[in-house]
Amino acid sequence: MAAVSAAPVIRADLSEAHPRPSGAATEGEAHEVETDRHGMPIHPGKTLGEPVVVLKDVRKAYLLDGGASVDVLKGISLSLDTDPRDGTPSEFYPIREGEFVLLRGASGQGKTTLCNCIGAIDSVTGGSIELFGEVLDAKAADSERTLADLRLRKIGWVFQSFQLLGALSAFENVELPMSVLGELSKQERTARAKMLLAMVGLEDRISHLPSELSGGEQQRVAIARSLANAPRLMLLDEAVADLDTRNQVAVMNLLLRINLERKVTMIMVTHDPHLECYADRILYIRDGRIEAQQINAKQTPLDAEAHAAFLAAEG
Ligand SMILES: Nc1ncnc2c1ncn2[C@@H]1O[C@H](COP(=O)(O)OP(=O)(O)OP(=O)(O)O)[C@@H](O)[C@H]1O
Repeated sequence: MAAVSAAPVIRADLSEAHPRPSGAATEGEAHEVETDRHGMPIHPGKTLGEPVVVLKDVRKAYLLDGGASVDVLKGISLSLDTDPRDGTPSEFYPIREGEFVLLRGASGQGKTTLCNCIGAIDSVTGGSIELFGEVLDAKAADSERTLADLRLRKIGWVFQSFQLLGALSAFENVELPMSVLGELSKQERTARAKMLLAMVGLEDRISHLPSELSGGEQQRVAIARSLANAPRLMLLDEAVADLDTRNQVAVMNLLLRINLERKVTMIMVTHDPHLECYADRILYIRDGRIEAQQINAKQTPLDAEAHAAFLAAEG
């Protein structure tokens, strides 16, 4: 039975808004929100699963040459914990299975650092991250084997610069994570790599080297590779920033399809306010903290031609 909470949640349907809102969401009117058995708001447009990413007071400081340290993440929480001072529930709740979350904010605010910590390619210096029930905290740096296994099995990464291996074909790039994991036969790996490349529309490019592919095609190979070991979470750091508008839209529409059809949870870092329509929730990061969040009632793909025309008109 769904409960009702008085937690203020900013709701918006970004599907009709063009231009999309940029910058932090304005504070919406606090209103009654139906919550699930965990106490999290029921998403208006989508059934979401269990919490899979829980952040508790996540902190990251870098030590600089000379001994000074710089605080980059200053206590980021996405959890169901209540405020110890007054017992109010956290406004920023965990990321749930199947949710598509955008991390937005200006340059240098800590988005990539947060993404890297969630993806276990960087370690936190305070607080904890719970990923599919596995706790990563400052001590987790000791268990490199556990982290490597987590990264290989559960997480698919897509970076701005594609990061394909230049000497390997598209097919070999996609097959590689499966070979490293070592659970499929050669025949199974071949079939899966071909299936994934067909899924991203590159069945006729499987023997091409990255240098023989366009930027959009390379990013689609990178997406196919990220799905090789059937991850439950995709982390996308400015994954479409280097693409032209049509390829941006094509890749975003592909990601949306993967999110909806395969229920892969997605966390994407972007500067681009026009991509907010793809997300279930947008978290605005400022100075190492979550400043605000916005819920998008309906994930909506852009139309490449219309979006290109809109951007051209906007100048
Ligand atoms: N290895 C490091 N050593 C020291 N400082 C770092 C390191 N990595 C990141 N920083 C600093 O942390 C801050 C946040 O960087 P981060 O890349 O997370 O920001 P961002 O919000 O992703 O920015 P952008 O949108 O420009 O990529 C920056 O001031 C950056 O200089």
